This record gives sequence, structure tokens and C-alpha cells, in this order.
Amino acid sequence: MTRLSVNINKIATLRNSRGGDNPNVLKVALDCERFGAQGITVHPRPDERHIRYQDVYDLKEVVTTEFNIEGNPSERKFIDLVLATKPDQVTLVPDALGAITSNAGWDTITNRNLLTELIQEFKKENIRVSVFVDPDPNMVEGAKICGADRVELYTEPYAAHYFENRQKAVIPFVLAAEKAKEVGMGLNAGHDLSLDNLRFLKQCIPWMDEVSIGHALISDALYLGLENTIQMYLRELEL
Ligand SMILES: CC(=O)[C@@H](O)[C@H](O)COP(=O)(O)O
Ligand SMILES: NCC(=O)COP(=O)(O)O
Repeated sequence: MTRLSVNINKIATLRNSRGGDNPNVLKVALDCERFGAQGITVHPRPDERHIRYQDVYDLKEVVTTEFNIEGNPSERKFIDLVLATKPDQVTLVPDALGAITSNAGWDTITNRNLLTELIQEFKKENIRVSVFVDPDPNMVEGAKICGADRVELYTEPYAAHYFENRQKAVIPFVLAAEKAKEVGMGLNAGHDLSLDNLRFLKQCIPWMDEVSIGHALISDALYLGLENTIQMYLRELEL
């Protein structure tokens, strides 16, 4: 089974645009769960332009499905947030400062020492650690050597080339996913997944543990409604 974790960053972005509390991120998270989502993902960034650190503390109190915090551990503040809130999973993402969104995975070979230390620190607190990587079997193997439990494959290149040639676009992801299976790691995927491209990815890599989806899902919800949208994404994950 592949779980659907809804990334609610976009809800916080909308809330922040007016400075008030509408929409309320806690209510949306609870509604996502009520409508069938099997997890909630947040990705706080140092400038708190969408999810704020306080949101993460507040969400931890109410989320009853899998809680996944994504982010760059380059600042102690992020590490402390994760250790204090103890989510089910932390996903380490090497966000470049000033980037609009995540745009690359870790080099798990060059960053081996850093990742190994961080992963140990989180795992001591029983927090599952996933490492965001490009679809490269060497990076998957590197994440395993660092002690990660899972990798999250950065799916933007798959999404970008889906309509051009989906068979070709998915090949590196299948190879990376096979490596994860071979070395005994769990497998997540995310970034720009949508109602267009999700089913084919699931068909090609049925052993994915989780997909985290935000931008497209929240955009679809404007037209289709949140409950209906979540149900539609869940259906794409049924083979
Ligand atoms: C790691 C990843 O691909 C997502 O967490 C993505 O960064 C979503 O964050 P934004 O919604 O802020 O773009
Ligand atoms: N880890 C990926 C994620 O949480 C959502 O990415 P996107 O669907 O907003 O591109």
C-alpha cells in the first residue's frame, strides 16, 4: 500500500497572505485526515513564509495519522524543532537558500559524515529518517550507508517529462526504486505529483511506501473540493 501524505504548506501560504488565521491549518489538516489522507506533511523553511515553526508544534498535538516534517537540517533550529515535536518521520531536504521550492536531492556521498550524524540524532529519538534524493542508485546506496530508513525520490523531472514520454521519464525512478528495495530501504516519492502522473508512477513502482503531495492537490481542491480531491488521489494509488 502506498500512503498519501498531504503537504499543507500551500494552506499556510494562503493564510499568511492576509496575516490572519483563514484558512486554519489545523482544521485543514484534520479535514484531510477525515477525508482519507494517511499522513500530513509540512515543510517549514527558515523564513517561515508558509508553515511556521509554531504551526508544527500545534499540528503535532492534533495530527493522528503519520506526521512528516521536511526541511533542511542546516540550521540547529530545524533540528531542535524535529527533536522537540518527535514526528513519525523527518525528511531531510537540501533546500538552497532563496529557492522558490525544493529543486534537488542530497549528494549522499559528499555529505556522508553530516547525514550520518544527523540521522543518528533523530533515530535515537525513534524518528524515522527519510533522505530526499535525485533518482540515482548511487545516492540511494549512499543514503543507506548513512543509516537512513527511507529515501524520498525527487519526482520533479518525472513530472516535467511525463507528457513528452512517460516511459522514458520513469526509467531512472524505477532504477533508483529497485536499488532502494535491493538495499532494504523504504521508499517515498514527491514533488509535482498530480492526478495526471501519479497512477503511472504507482504502476511502475508499486512498492512505494508513501507519496507526499501538496501543490497540485491543493490546486485541484479549488475546483473539485478537498474531500473529493483526496478521494481521487487515493483512487490513483489503487492498482
Ligand atoms: C521536498 C519537496 O519536494 C516538497 O516538500 C516541496 O519542497 C514542497 O514545498 P513547497 O510547497 O514549499 O514548495
Ligand atoms: N515531498 C514533496 C511534497 O511534500 C509536496 O511537493 P509538491 O506536491 O508541493 O510539489
